This record gives sequence, structure tokens and C-alpha cells, in this order.
Amino acid sequence: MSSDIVLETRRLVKRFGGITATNEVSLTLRRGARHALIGPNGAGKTTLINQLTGVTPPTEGQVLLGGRDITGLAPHRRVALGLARTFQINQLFGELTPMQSLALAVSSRRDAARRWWKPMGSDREIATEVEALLAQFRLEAHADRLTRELPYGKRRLLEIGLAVALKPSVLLLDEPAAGVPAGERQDILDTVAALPADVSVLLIEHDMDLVFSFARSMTVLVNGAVLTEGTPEAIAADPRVRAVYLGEQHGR
Ligand SMILES: Nc1ncnc2c1ncn2[C@@H]1O[C@H](COP(=O)(O)OP(=O)(O)OP(=O)(O)O)[C@@H](O)[C@H]1O
Repeated sequence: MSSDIVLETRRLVKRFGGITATNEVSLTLRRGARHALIGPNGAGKTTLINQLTGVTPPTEGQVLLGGRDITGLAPHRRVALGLARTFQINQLFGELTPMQSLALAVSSRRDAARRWWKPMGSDREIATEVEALLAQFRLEAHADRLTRELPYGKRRLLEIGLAVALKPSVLLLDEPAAGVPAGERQDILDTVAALPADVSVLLIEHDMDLVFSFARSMTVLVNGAVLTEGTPEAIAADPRVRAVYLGEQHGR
């Protein structure tokens, strides 16, 4: 059913001079999707995400959110319409605590940003929501520490929590496990697995354990173009996909 499609790209192209970073990429994300985008280095994943968020204007093609053409919209307008991406660590406020950052995100969503300076207790609803997010992202024990002092994995959890605090209809997860030490990875896998069912998620990730534990459908991008899409089982068994990855992982 077409009304089930929450995010769609139609033949998205991005050229940087002579390089075609994305080459007629058409994707559809259905409500509640758990979709992974994989591909070797330089495949065009970051460019595609940037086209979705509005950071990189496409050379050709369209992006539709809930059936609406958002190709020309600025990033903040897309966020307001329900398309959120995980914040990057270098965008976190190091001098705020996770509780303060989440309270800012929740209150900005509730259109109460101008009241952000009020003590937490003054708005019970915001406080309750922040507490739930702290629990959901396993940040309770770190709620009052400065973000810059948190273990790396906890900062990555906060990135995801801040995006979820916006209650998006579509969540773009950009390499949530990248750089996370082995001892902290399980937290990422578990919290990503427990994301709200009604949020449609597009995951970009190199960590195949996370990809295959999370995704119910996948797209493989190679040289800017879609090589194939399908279930994780079909993708894992596809000799073309294996060839691409064996080439990349050779010598590891
Ligand atoms: N701003 C830019 N200017 C010129 N070329 C670019 C730019 N951004 C990306 N490219 C090129 O576009 C191609 C796709 O890059 P992109 O970063 O999107 O791939 P990727 O799949 O995200 O790779 P990785 O997994 O290594 O991050 C590459 O050849 C890259 O060099």
C-alpha cells in the first residue's frame, strides 16, 4: 500500500565534479521499517544520508517524506516534519549533562524551547519523559555527569536518545556502533533493537553483527548505485554481495 511508505527516494543522483556519488538511487521505507543500508567504503552511503537530511542538495531526483516532496527543504524543516538523524558526537554539548541535553530536546519538540531555563521540576511532563529516555538509553547512572566525561559508548547512546526525543516518524541511524569498544557494544545493539516499533529506521552501519541482528530488509549500495535489496538472508546468500565484501575484507 503506497500510504504505508514513509520515506522514498526517486532516482537520486549526486555528482561531485566527475564523481557520481549516488547514481539513480530509489529506496522506499515502510512504516515500522528496520532497513539497513550497507556498502563498501565510498559506496555513497554518507552522500545518500546527506541528501535525505537536506545537507547535500541532489543533482537530480526527489526525496519524499510521508508522500510530500521535501527535496528542496532545509534540514531543520525536515526535522520538524519528522525526519531525524542521530546527532553526531561532535555536535553534543560537552558541558551539559545527558539530563539537560535530553530536556532541551524534549522541550524544543514540545515547542517550549523558550522555557528551557526553568528548573526541571517545573514541568513534570518533560521530566517524566526525560527520565524514561535516560532509562531507555541506559544513561540513568550518568544523568548528571558532563557529557564530555562520559564513556564513548554512553555518548553514542545519548546521540540516539536525542534523536528519539524528537519523536520522529523516520530515524536515520548513522553508524551507531562505530568506534564503540567491545565492552560497550551490547548496549548499542540492545537499545537499537528496542527502538519504538512505530518509528521507521534506516541504519547505516559497517558492523555486520548489528546489521544482521537489526535489519529486516537491506539495500546494498556499490559505486553509488543500488546493487540489490532484500531480506538479510537473501543478501547474505547473494554471491554478488559476497564478492563485493570479500574484495573489501581481503587481508583482514
Ligand atoms: N564533498 C565531496 N566532494 C567530492 N567528492 C565527494 C564528496 N563527498 C563524497 N565524495 C565522493 O563520493 C563517493 C561516495 O562517498 P561517500 O562518503 O558518500 O561514501 P560512503 O559509502 O559513505 O563511504 P564510507 O563508508 O567510506 O564513509 C566517494 O568517491 C567520495 O570520494
